[in-house]
Amino acid sequence: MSIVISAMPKWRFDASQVIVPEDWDIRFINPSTEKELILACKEADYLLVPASTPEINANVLRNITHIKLIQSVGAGFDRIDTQTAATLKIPVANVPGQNAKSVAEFTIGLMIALQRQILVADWEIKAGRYGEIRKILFKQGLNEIEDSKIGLVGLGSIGQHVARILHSLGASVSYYDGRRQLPETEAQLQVSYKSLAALLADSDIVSLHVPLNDTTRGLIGQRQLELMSPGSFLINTARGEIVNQTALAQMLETGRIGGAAIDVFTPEPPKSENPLLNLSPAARARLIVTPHIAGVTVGAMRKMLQASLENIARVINGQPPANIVNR
Ligand SMILES: NC(=O)C1=CN([C@@H]2O[C@H](COP(=O)(O)OP(=O)(O)OC[C@H]3O[C@@H](n4cnc5c(N)ncnc54)[C@H](OP(=O)(O)O)[C@@H]3O)[C@@H](O)[C@H]2O)C=CC1
Ligand SMILES: O=C(O)C(=O)CO
Repeated sequence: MSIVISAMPKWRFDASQVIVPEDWDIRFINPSTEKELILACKEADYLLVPASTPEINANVLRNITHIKLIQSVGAGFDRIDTQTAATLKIPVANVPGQNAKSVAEFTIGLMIALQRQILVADWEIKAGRYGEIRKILFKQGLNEIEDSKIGLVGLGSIGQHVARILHSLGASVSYYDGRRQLPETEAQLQVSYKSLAALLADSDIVSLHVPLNDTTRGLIGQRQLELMSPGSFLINTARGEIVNQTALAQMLETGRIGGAAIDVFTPEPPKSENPLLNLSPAARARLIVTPHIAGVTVGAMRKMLQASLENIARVINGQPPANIVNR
């Protein structure tokens, strides 16, 4: 009998969609403290965690060194102290790329919603201002994606899918991918490399697709927001900590940033005092917020869960796990 502790809640674990071996004992937990998490792991061999919570810090790891695999059911693994896990020889794995198409589609939806003011139109009509908003939007001069310059920060699984869809829509796409240029991918996707500063200054829409790590925490701060083209849009479906929320709120207030779509917050769920949730009505109309659902589709959830369970099965069967992120 293999005991798997799932911090992935039962309501997100659709057993009818995946194959779970009969001799596995999957125990669902919803720990509110480190102590609870450690205690729950005492008898377990494997730990299954969603990509965004709970935090698996050094203290937790030191108390669960018997765990044979920590499996993130997602692309991200930033809530896990992977370095300490490596020192303690606890492998951590993710399921890369499985929700990339879902995030990419959602991102394109946000791009069009921001550029065409879809949510603003919806609010105004429901508030009885059909004629007024129709006139305003006619006069505003809304753009097609084809006429837009789009900057992607991060050209991994998600960034590449976004670029592929944008190419079919005729957009002009540039990217910044940190340490390196990707000549083959550039040719395939017809995207051009820019420095971060140039990308921010030249894009009508900037969309973030980098993992949260030491190089990306605070990557889009006050200075970078000021570099963005006046009236341009920012989309963050990556992680909240990559963007300075206070600076973004200020830029939305002044209208210097034309609009933003935010799927991820610091922390999650956001606190009531979060500056992005306390904007003036005018600035609020420039902001679309969603509850970390860019990757949430039935297909993506099924693929991520299945790949995660298969990875645990590999270890049970004496094979090394796939997609280890902390060698
Ligand atoms: N909102 C949601 O529901 C979801 C959010 N996400 C978030 O999106 C992130 C990206 O996912 P995915 O595309 O699958 O991940 P990938 O690892 O495939 O791609 C990330 C890319 O970002 C690059 N990168 C790393 N550091 C930097 C940097 N400092 N500056 C610029 N580029 C950098 C990586 O380069 P290199 O390979 O060289 O490190 C890589 O090309 C996830 O880590 C997760 O946080 C993911 C899924 C769902
Ligand atoms: O896969 C990820 O990293 C996610 O954030 C899914 O919610």
